[in-house]
Amino acid sequence: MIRLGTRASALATTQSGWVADRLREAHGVEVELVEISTEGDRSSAPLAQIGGTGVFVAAVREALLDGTVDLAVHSLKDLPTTPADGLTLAAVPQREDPRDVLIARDGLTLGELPRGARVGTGSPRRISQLNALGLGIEITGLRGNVDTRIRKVTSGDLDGIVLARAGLLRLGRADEATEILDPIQMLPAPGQGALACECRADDAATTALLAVLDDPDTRAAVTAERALLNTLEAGCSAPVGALADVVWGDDGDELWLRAVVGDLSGAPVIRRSAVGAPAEAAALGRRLAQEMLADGADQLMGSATPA
Ligand SMILES: NCc1[nH]cc(CCC(=O)O)c1CC(=O)O
Repeated sequence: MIRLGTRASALATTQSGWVADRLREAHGVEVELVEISTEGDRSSAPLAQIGGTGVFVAAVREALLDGTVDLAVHSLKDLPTTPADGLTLAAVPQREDPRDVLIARDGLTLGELPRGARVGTGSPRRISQLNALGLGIEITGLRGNVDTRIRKVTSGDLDGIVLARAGLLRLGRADEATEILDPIQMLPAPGQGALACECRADDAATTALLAVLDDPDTRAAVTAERALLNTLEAGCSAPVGALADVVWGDDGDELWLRAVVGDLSGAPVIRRSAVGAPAEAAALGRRLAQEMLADGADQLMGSATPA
C-alpha cells in the first residue's frame, strides 16, 4: 500500500489520481490518496505575502518527512529549486502542454481586447510579459483555484484571465480558452505543465516503483529551466519565464532553452536562447542565466519587487 499525499483542490487530486492510476497499472500496487491542507489553500492573501508558491509544497513535504505519506505529487512549477533535505525527485512524468492561455469574454484574443480591458493574473511573470506587449490593457491581481478564476470572466468582473493550459487540460476544460499564447510572446513558468513525484530519499521501494513514470526528455527540459531560475537567484514569484525542448538536430538530440526576464512596469524584457546536450541540462540553464545576468537581468528584476 502506497499512501499518496495531495492537496485537496480539484487540480491536485486529478494530478495525484493520474499518478496513482499509472502506478496501479504498472505494478498492480494499492495506492491511497491522503488529502493535506496547506497554507496556500487556507489563505486568500497574495502569494508573495505568504511566502510564494512554496506554501503549497511545504505541508505536503512535512507529511512525507514524518511518514504520514510515502509519495507526494506536486505541480513542478510550484516546487522550490533548492532540493529538500531527505527527499528525492523520483519521477518527472511526460509533460502536459506547457503554454499559457487567455480566457476572455466573447471569445476574444489578446489582440482583440480593447484598450483598458481588465485582465486578471497575480503572476509577476505574466504581468511582466503582458505589459511588455504594450497593449494598453489593465492588469489586476487574481488568486484562487481554476474554477474561481474562470468565474471572474463568466460573471463579467474581468474581461479576461491568463492561466496554464495544463491545468485546464487536466480538468477537461481546455476548450474554454479563447487563445493559446505563443511562447514567443508569453514564456511559461519554469516547470509549467510538468508533475513532480517526490518521496523520501531512503525509500528505495517507492523510488523503484516510480522509475517507470519518469520521462527523460521532460526531466532534461525542466532541469535546464530550473537551473536557470536558480542561477538567476529568482524564486517562483520572480518575473522569469523559461521553456526548454528536446529537438532532433544535426548532432542527435539537442536541448533548446528559451528564457525571459522582465520587470512589472512594461519595460523591455530580456529574452535569450541557448542550445546544448540534454545530458548537460543543468549546465545549459546556468550558462543562459549567466548571459542574461551579463545583460542586466539582476537590475531588471531588482526593480520589480511586487508591492
Ligand atoms: N500557480 C498555480 C498553478 N500551479 C500549477 C498550475 C497548473 C499548471 C501546471 O501544472 O503547470 C497552476 C495554475 C495556473 O498557473 O494556471
